[in-house]
Amino acid sequence: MALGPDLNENVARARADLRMGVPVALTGPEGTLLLAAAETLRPARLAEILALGAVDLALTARRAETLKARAYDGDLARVVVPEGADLRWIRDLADPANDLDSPMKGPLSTRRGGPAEAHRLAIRLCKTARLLPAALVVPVPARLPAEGGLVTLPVEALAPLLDLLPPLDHVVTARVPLRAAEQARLHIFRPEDGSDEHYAIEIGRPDRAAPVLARLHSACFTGDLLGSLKCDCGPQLNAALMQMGQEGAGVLLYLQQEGRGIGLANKMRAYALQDQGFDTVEANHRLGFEDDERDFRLGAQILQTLGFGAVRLMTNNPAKLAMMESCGIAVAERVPLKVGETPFNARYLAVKAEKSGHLL
Ligand SMILES: Nc1nc2c(ncn2[C@@H]2O[C@H](COP(=O)(O)OP(=O)(O)OP(=O)(O)O)[C@@H](O)[C@H]2O)c(=O)[nH]1
Ligand SMILES: [Zn+2]
Repeated sequence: MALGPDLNENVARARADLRMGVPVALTGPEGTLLLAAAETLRPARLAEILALGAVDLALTARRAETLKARAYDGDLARVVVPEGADLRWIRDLADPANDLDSPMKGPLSTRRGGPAEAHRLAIRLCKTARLLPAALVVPVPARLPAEGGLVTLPVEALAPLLDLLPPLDHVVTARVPLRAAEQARLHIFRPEDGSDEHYAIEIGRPDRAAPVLARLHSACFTGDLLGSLKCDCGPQLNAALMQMGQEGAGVLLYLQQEGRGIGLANKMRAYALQDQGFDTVEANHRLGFEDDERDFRLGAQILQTLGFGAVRLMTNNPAKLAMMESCGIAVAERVPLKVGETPFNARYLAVKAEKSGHLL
């Protein structure tokens, strides 16, 4: 076995580097390109990148729409970074925090034609690093010496890898008596791509041959831990465990998909935009994200690993039902979970029903 990192491990390194502000190299048919996350870029690195040649800022079509920039590549736009652009200019395009104070950022020139695959991968890497989906991309001239120690990823192998769910290791299981159920065990699952661990809380000893009462709960630091009134997550978490405790059996997956998969920092950016008057879906779009960036295949994978093939799913979200079925987990019943409505989250819940199809 080779001692050095394989592609999966190099992707994990790339993610960590982008979070630190270190560029990553992509190699492909078009030569080598450097990419760097707009959010974590520092001035000295920006100067080095600008010195390399024609730099693009890759943005999602969602973000481009707010900026009135033409997205010629479907889901993304390649904005030409003008000579003399500084970090402030780049950050303002990436981050909508100051959109209302300085609405006119353009006119922005965007590229049309030519390859955009590296730009697309740059955005995907930023998203998986839980950063703003905005990256500088610049071709590296052939005459440059080897990119001193930068993680290098092959374009062609990267896209299919990012489509796959990483294998999950079932690390450990231990008993944790809960207020809701004394007979409870916590399972820890660790993805092999270095991303966050996910948890399963098994209540009692559910019969693997029958549909299990189940909940796929996405992490919500503000709701689950702080008791935030802006969402219904904390009450849903407690109600689900209580019902499993009362029935004596169930499984709750606690998935590290904070902020519908955009991470806590971006969720707080979305909250700041909501303070400016945008709703939960509009805020995600202004940041450059889709309404929901979660991958529910993960939940199906954990259920299957634990030996469950059918569920009575506690949810109001039709996307969760559809994804379970398409991943081979039979949904025998939907169990509604309507708790925790407050004056602070009534609008949020109404928007989820109107725009995301949540069942009432
Ligand atoms: N981006 C974003 N995420 C939010 C916001 N409010 C809550 N969240 C996140 O949304 C997720 C809520 O997840 P779930 O409880 O699974 O909710 P759901 O998709 O509505 O489905 P059910 O609760 O099963 O009906 C958590 O990850 C929260 O952190 C918000 O305004 N913006
Ligand atoms: Zn929440």
